[in-house]
Formats: sequence, structure tokens, C-alpha cells
Amino acid sequence: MARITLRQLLDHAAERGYGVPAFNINNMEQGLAILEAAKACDAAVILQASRGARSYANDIMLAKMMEALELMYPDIPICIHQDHGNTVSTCLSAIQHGFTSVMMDGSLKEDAKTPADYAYNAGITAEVARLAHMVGVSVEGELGCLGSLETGHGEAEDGHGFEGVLDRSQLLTDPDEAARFVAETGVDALAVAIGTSHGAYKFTRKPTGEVLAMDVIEKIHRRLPDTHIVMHGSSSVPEEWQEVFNAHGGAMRETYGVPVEEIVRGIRFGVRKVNIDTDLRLAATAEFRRVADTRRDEFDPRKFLKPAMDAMAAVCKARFEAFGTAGNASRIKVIPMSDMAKRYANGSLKPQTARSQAA
Ligand SMILES: O=C(CO)COP(=O)(O)O
Ligand SMILES: O=C[C@H](O)COP(=O)(O)O
Ligand SMILES: [Zn+2]
Ligand SMILES: [Zn+2]
Repeated sequence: MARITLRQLLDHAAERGYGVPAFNINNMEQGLAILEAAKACDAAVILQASRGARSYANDIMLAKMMEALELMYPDIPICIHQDHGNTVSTCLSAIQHGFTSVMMDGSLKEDAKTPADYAYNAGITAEVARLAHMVGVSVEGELGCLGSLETGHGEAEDGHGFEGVLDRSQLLTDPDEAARFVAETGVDALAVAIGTSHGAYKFTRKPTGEVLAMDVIEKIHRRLPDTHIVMHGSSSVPEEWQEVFNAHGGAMRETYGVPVEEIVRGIRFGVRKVNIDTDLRLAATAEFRRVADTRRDEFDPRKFLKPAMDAMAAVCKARFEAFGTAGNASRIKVIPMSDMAKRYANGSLKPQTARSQAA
């Protein structure tokens, strides 16, 4: 059994200079596809469940599914992460269900829509970190609001995120504020705003530095070389899957995601966790459409789901290879959560900034 914390996994990734995709999971097919790809590539995995996933599948179903995946793939370290937690209790109930990592997204208020101020964000994130670390669970925080630098709008694609207009300073994480936030909260990983947004419609053309601010990642990394940076909204929305989707009755308008090569560049500057949901959704639903369109007599759902799993696994493999996750799972010896808790308690896992400021 190899349930790993986010902190240990990202420390390993930083040491060896790779990044880890964090795939969203709602059902068995996604779990099997991600783990099959991980096994084929010798890659550790981050499986993340949103609040929506937890209510869709039920916490008990999700928890048992994670256990089943651990038993089926004993050689693959699996990190189970709460995506975009909105309250302390969401994070704590995830921990009750065996999650090894939680995101407290205090960039937005509890409604997951209204942008919050710095004090609220730092306060609630620090509280979650204090509690989670007592039991060895890792914590991701977020500073800055996800949204488009092309339109100046926050993103609300999947019912979460701010819908209105934001100025450029809200849409880009400030490196000095990031240093303060990491020191004050003790987070293990920091999600940043650089112009990415959730869902399929991120950019209307292939993004340049104007709308995808990879330079901000470099600045944050220079200011916080030991902090694990997280990129949200990092699906690449592959053109080939858009084509399959549209060729079989879909109506996805022209759109561009985050190019894989930009993520790879980010990994050279401290990006360690790369959140991907849309790419697996798109590959799976493109395959549903293809089967429905080309085999009109088919009514066995497995005939839809098996090609969908193969398509998702192919996307996962491509990301494991590109981000350098491949070939590293077997090098990891999992540290139990109780040990991680001791390390937090004795201060050895404190962010470098906090230690140097305290010194
Ligand atoms: O950031 C994400 C989940 O937190 C997912 O982003 P995508 O919509 O780009 O896949
Ligand atoms: O927010 C990030 C993910 O894309 C999860 O989406 P969801 O809330 O629809 O499950
Ligand atoms: Zn979202
Ligand atoms: Zn996200």
C-alpha cells in the first residue's frame, strides 16, 4: 500500500527536477485509466477530487475506490488530494476519508465565487495548515484569482470561480506577497494565478507571454526557490481531441489550452503540480461521441467506456513522459503520515522563508 503525501511527492519531484500531473477523478473509469498509465510509465500519481466529485460519487464510494486502486497498483505511490476546498470543514472531512493532501482555496470566499482579501486567505489557509500538519497531511494554498488576461474576466466555467471583471494585479500573483503568504501560512505548495483558467475555453489563440504569464512563475521561483508551485487550469485542450469531438456531432468552438511546452518550461522554474481535468473529460467524451456516431446500434456502455479509458490513459502517459514523472515512482520510499506529522512538529518541514525570517 503506497498512499503518499503531496509534500513528500513534490519534495522528490523538486530534488529530481520533474513535475507531477494532478488528475481530477470522479469515477472508476478515470481511476483505472490514470493508474494503468502510471503503471506503464513508472509514475507516481496525484488523484484529486473536487467538492463536485465528492458529491457526485459520494465520499464513501470515492474512499473505497482509492483503496481498491492502492490494492490493484501496490507499486505506485498515490496521493489523494482535495481540489479547491472552500472551508476548513471541507478539508477536515476529506482527511477523515483518507485524503493525504488538501487544498484550502482561500483566494475565494466560502461561496467559491467571491474574491477574498489577503487577510481572509492567509488566516483560513494557516488554520488548515496548522490542523492538517498535526496529522501529517499536506496543504496547498492559492494566492491570486484564476482568470483570463485576454478578457480581464475571472473564470466561472464549472460553477466555481469569480464571474466579473478583475484587474491585471488580481489576475497575477505578486511574488513579494507570495513570499509573505508562504511564510505566514506554512503551506506545502502554492497555486498561482498567471492567466490560466479552468475548462476548455482558456485562450482564443495559441497563447503568448501577454496572456500566459510564465514570466511570473520565474519571478515567484526566484523569490521562493524552495516553494512547490502549482499550476491550475493546465489542460492543453489537444486539437486532435477537439477534432474527434466535433467530427462526431460535438460543438466545441475554436479554443486553445496551455501548451505542454510552456508547462515543461514552468517545471524548470519550480512548477511541481500541474492540474488537469478538462483534457481527460474531452478525450473521454470525444470517444463517447465517436462510438455513438459510428456504431449506432451499440447499447453496451462498456463499449463506450473502454475506448474512453484508453483515450484518457493515452493523455496521462503523454503528460507523465513530458513532465518527467515517468521512471520515478520506483525511486520513492513512502514516508508514513505519522512520520510526516513528527517532521512538521519538529519544524523540519517549515517553509525556508519562514525559517530564515524567524532566524
Ligand atoms: O485546475 C484544475 C483543477 O483544479 C483543472 O484545470 P483544467 O480545466 O485546465 O483541466
Ligand atoms: O475546479 C476544477 C476542476 O475542473 C473540477 O471541476 P468540478 O468542480 O466540475 O468537478
Ligand atoms: Zn474549477
Ligand atoms: Zn483548479
